[in-house]
Amino acid sequence: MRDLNGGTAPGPSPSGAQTPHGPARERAKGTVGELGEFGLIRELTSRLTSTTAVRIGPGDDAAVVAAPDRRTVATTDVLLEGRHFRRDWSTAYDVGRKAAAQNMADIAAMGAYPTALLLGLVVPVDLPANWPTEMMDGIRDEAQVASAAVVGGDVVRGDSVVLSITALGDLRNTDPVTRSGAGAGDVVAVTGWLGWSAAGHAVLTRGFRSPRAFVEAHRRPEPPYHAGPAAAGLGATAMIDVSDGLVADLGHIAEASKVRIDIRSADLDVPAQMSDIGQAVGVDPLQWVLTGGEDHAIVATFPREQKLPARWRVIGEVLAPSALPHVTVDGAPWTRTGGWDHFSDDIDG
Ligand SMILES: Nc1ncnc2c1ncn2[C@@H]1O[C@H](COP(=O)(O)OP(=O)(O)OP(=O)(O)O)[C@@H](O)[C@H]1O
Ligand SMILES: Cc1ncc(C[n+]2csc(CCOP(=O)(O)O)c2C)c(N)n1
Ligand SMILES: [Mg+2]
Ligand SMILES: [Mg+2]
Ligand SMILES: [Mg+2]
Repeated sequence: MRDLNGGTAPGPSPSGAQTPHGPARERAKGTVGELGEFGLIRELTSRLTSTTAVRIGPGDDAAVVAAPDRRTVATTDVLLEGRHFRRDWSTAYDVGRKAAAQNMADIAAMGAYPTALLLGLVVPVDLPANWPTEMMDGIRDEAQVASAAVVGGDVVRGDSVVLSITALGDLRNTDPVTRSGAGAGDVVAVTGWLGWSAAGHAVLTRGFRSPRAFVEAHRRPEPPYHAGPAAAGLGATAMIDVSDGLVADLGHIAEASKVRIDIRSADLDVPAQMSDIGQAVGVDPLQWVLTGGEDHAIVATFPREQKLPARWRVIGEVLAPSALPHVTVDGAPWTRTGGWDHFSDDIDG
């Protein structure tokens, strides 16, 4: 039975100071523990900027965001220290940029414009307080790239750093582009980077910090947000952002659309510097381009007759389903892993 009068009152502690959960302990200087939950929330929210879509922002029980389209696009992605990022590889600011980017890429991949982000944050009590504040600066700045804003969140103490971001978006009166609309005869086209993050990851894993362009691509992806709604306007029949790997993510389109997709490897861009890294570490760089995730390129299928702007590269075609796997490369089954799977032992990570 609940005691509506408050139950048994806690007795005085020998040390004197009392919190609702027991005696106050000394917290290391400059840590989130020293700030406390509401001190941390104040530090985080004080750094945010707003947009005209935000009618009520952080500080109340929930935020209110304008949704001119009257449909809301919603997505969420979790980032866990050690699995998605390492604090000795990436700055807090970079982790914030990446977390916001990967969520807003999902909004763009529906053909929508990101409007608002919510941040669920788990941090250890001894984490230096400047880590979450710099991370928040990164989330805020990346949100600004896409004209979105952080409108709320939550902070909880835990054993490692976890960021759980929810992104909202607006379709602005276009139809969403799903994974299921590709038809035989369509072409497959991509815009953005492929394989750069994976090459950067390979470099970092081996203890190096250069070539910088690839390491930076791993730390801070640059999804082509504008390309999502642009593709919708160009009549894209299916679309996805490349988070896990091109083969794996095109597999989601092929499966949902009940078609086969063939990728032409000769039409994929393998920069000379990526080949140099591949040679140095003994990896075929085409594998990074075909199966590396986290660049958040946008890949879409279009009717063959649709003329595409220069920044889109046609890399394959949609075919009727056959006995072959959903995704083939140069007409042949891709026998290795197609990309990242959190529950597979087949990947280094
Ligand atoms: N725990 C879950 N509960 C409900 N739906 C889920 C859950 N996990 C994934 N989904 C849904 O399954 C679909 C595929 O999820 P997935 O995470 O692979 O997509 P994604 O976010 O585009 O990719 P990535 O996580 O690699 O960025 C999405 O629609 C997602 O919302
Ligand atoms: C420390 C460290 N080890 C490995 C990787 C590689 N990695 C992690 S998750 C993922 C796919 C996308 O994740 P999700 O599907 O959850 O969006 C990839 C390619 C990394 N970024 N950091
Ligand atoms: Mg996801
Ligand atoms: Mg996605
Ligand atoms: Mg994934």
